[in-house]
Amino acid sequence: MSDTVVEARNLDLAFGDVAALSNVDFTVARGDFVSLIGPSGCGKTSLLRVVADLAQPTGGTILVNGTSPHAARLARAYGYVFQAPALLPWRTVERNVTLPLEIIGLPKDEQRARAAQQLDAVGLGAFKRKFPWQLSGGMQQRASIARALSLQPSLLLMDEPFGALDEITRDGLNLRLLRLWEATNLTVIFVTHSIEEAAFLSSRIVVMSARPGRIVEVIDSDLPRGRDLDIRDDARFHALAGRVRTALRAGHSYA
Ligand SMILES: Nc1ncnc2c1ncn2[C@@H]1O[C@H](COP(=O)(O)OP(=O)(O)OP(=O)(O)O)[C@@H](O)[C@H]1O
Repeated sequence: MSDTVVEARNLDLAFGDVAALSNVDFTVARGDFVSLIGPSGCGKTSLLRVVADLAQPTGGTILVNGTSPHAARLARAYGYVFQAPALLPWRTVERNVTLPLEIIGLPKDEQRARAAQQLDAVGLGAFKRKFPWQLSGGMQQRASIARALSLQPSLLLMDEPFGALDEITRDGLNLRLLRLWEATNLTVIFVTHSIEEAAFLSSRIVVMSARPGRIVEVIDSDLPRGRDLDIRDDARFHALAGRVRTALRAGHSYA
């Protein structure tokens, strides 16, 4: 597999008169944790949806794993985590996670083994027989991450997965996600509104601005791997968050 997971050139996406994306160049290397950050309506979700083959660009080119987004989708190259957990209330947590595996016709014992592995990875092993409504919001979102990972994708697309959660729960999930990423070869593209979240999680931060949606700056993180939440008190963290804030402000005044 090549080292480039996503390669977009001069990408445009228009909805009638609205330019959701304009002339976007976007590259994601294998193993990166890339956050997309920007004001509401700047096209973060649109860019994620183009990668996922859920929206078709009106201009430019994009390759995912060296193929079209459509071919990558058919090859189940990515898992997608939405802002809301979107679990089926009548299925247990385990059977929500096995759903994609049922759809591809995996044998039952393999389905259960994979679900157990992914639920353990998100710390929900003991809750597999519960129903979604018996879990907290944070636990539900962990279950939806386990479901997205059940097909063992190399790419995880996350659209503000923790945006609706309280700050303490979000901190815990951020740490868990970071550890998961560090322990695997996953490439992650993560949409967020939060400067802190982007600075804590990412190896690279893509700052976007609105109308038309475009990339203002790409910032590489120099924070060490294996970092803890305490890194947020570190001068390097403040410097990184400051760079993101400055880029967001520059993008805003441009509009
Ligand atoms: N299906 C659609 N039809 C028409 N306009 C759309 C559609 N999807 C998105 N847009 C417009 O495209 C622009 C970018 O939207 P997008 O949802 O990608 O932004 P975003 O940065 O993810 O916003 P938010 O942070 O609020 O989720 C917005 O102006 C939005 O109104």
